[in-house]
Amino acid sequence: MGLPKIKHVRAFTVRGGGADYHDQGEGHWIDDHIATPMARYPEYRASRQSFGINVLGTLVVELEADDGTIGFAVTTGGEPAAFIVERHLSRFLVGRSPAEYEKIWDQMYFSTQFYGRKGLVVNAISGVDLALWDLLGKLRGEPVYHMLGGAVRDELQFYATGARPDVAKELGFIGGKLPLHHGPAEGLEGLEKNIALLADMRAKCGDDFWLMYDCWMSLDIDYATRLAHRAWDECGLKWIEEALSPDDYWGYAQLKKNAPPGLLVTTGEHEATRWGFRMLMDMECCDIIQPDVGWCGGVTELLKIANYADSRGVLMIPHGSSVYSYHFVITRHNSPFAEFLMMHPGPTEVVPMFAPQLLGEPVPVNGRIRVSELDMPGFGVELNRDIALHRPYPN
Ligand SMILES: C[C@H](O)[C@H](O)CC(=O)C(=O)O
Ligand SMILES: [Mg+2]
Repeated sequence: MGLPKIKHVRAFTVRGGGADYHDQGEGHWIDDHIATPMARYPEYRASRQSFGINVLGTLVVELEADDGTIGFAVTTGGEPAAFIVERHLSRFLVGRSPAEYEKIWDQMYFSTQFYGRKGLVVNAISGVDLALWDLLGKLRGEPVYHMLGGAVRDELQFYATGARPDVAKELGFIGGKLPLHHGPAEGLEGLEKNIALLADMRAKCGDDFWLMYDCWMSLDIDYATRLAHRAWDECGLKWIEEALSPDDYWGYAQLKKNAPPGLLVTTGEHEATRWGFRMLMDMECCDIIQPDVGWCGGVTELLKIANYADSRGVLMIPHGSSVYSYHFVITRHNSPFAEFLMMHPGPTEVVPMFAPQLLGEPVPVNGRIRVSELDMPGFGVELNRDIALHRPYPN
């Protein structure tokens, strides 16, 4: 049963939002004095762009089959990831069928293991893997979620990440995840400000709306424990996210023990592969894992991560990643809801998460997306060719 073979592999970079959602203009909530591990240096405290959070930009991977069908995907990784795709990974793709995704993944991962394993290299592998699934779906005329076993429910339900959970509530989301603004370097005063903001949102949103804090790797155990207890006792926080460095599995295991019963500890958006997530789960680091399908190894790897989580009774709520996670979440009972990153600068409106890079990207209405909106071949989106695509390493 011969599917067309991959003939061309192209890797582009793009600036200005999209998959590199931190690459936004001035005044955006996502760069407004957010707590980070770099906040210990006062000069890098006010803005994440000041230390280079948007230095990479978006990577676009495009795979063209010999019948002219094109599959593509976007993720973070920019120019260095484009180099890896065109100069290293393309050898495992040209002349192969996209149906061989399992073997291709294995070859991409183990051929780069001597300089890869996590981070940028796995972002590049993820981008290729997502483009393979998109191409396969387009060649077979099937949405990715069909190829993953089909939907287990009729719609996706979302919580919103952004600075305005009160607006998210009005827009129909089931919860709002706020960025934490102050870390340990800003002392007790910063801690009080963190609690005050959460208390204000609790007053605005009422008791039943989920409120979460995203700490973006910025805390130590002592601070995270204090924040968790106060935020739970005083404001009914639902979860504390990515409180510590992703390398500190021991710290997460301790934090999970220290956290008040009922408050969920979540992490994993900067973790990668089945082996990284196995560490998080075997060491009982968290209640919810949050892999980003564009960073953790793609759909092929997320299947392994999700199955392991399911067998251990751990929830998997993927980080952001737009259509790439929607097609996965809809097929999984242990992913009962999904994240929607509010990319409007306010954020006071729902706009497509990866705008302006994808055409046809669905957005939640009343906090939901119907499964019928995913009923298009592949991931159901097209690349916006009106944006400035740059191909730095043509083969
Ligand atoms: C809001 C967070 O600091 C970050 O920009 C996004 C994130 O970690 C998440 O969506 O989760
Ligand atoms: Mg997060």
